[in-house]
Amino acid sequence: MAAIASEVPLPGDNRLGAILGDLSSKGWSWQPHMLPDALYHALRAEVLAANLQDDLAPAGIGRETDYQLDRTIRKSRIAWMDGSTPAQAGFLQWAEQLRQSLNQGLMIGLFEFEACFAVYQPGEFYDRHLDSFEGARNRVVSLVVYLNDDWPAENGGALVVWPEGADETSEPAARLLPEQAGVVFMLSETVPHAVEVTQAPRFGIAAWWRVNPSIQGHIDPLA
Ligand SMILES: O=C(O)CCC(=O)C(=O)O
Ligand SMILES: [Fe+2]
Repeated sequence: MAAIASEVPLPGDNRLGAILGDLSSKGWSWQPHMLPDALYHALRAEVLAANLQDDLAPAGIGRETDYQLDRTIRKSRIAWMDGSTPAQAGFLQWAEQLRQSLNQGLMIGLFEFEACFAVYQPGEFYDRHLDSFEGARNRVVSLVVYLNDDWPAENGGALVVWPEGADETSEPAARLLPEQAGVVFMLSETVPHAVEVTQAPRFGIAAWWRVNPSIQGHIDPLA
């Protein structure tokens, strides 16, 4: 199986510089139309097919060991990626190039990547949350990619991003529409965010890079 090939910005490219600068100065970065076209179309076709075939499961919240389905906090459906199609393999390669650039630029030792397709039907949402489960220090950088052809503002479904470490009373830093091939980077442990109720089916990918848990916890990193 050949992965769909694509280029990401190389170190020194303006876009990559902007992402690195945004992440270090404010903890998040919005990059309109960043996903390459061939990957966009192939991934969108897959998420549409998964949605039609009902190949998606209700999303949970909380730690994996303490998995909860709380439909008052999060209502959407997801399908984990395993890299078994050209589109998914291409996406994982694209993300791997980004991982290397982020590690070089930020010295943060991102290690593992996990990604899922996410579909929000009209009326669905995700309340304000952090992506890294408290105390676990596992997810370090979050990546969100939007797979919607058109997204008029009346559709709702905006991603609301708060400043790093903001409390419940702070004003949001941004309200981003899930526009075609747009990409969001966020520091998973410090940037609160929410998905407003959507009025139209909303397609995307939610993904995270983790640090190496054995090195983080100093448990036999060489074993
Ligand atoms: O789809 C989005 O805009 C963000 C989704 C999200 O916050 C998550 O899956 O953790
Ligand atoms: Fe999130």
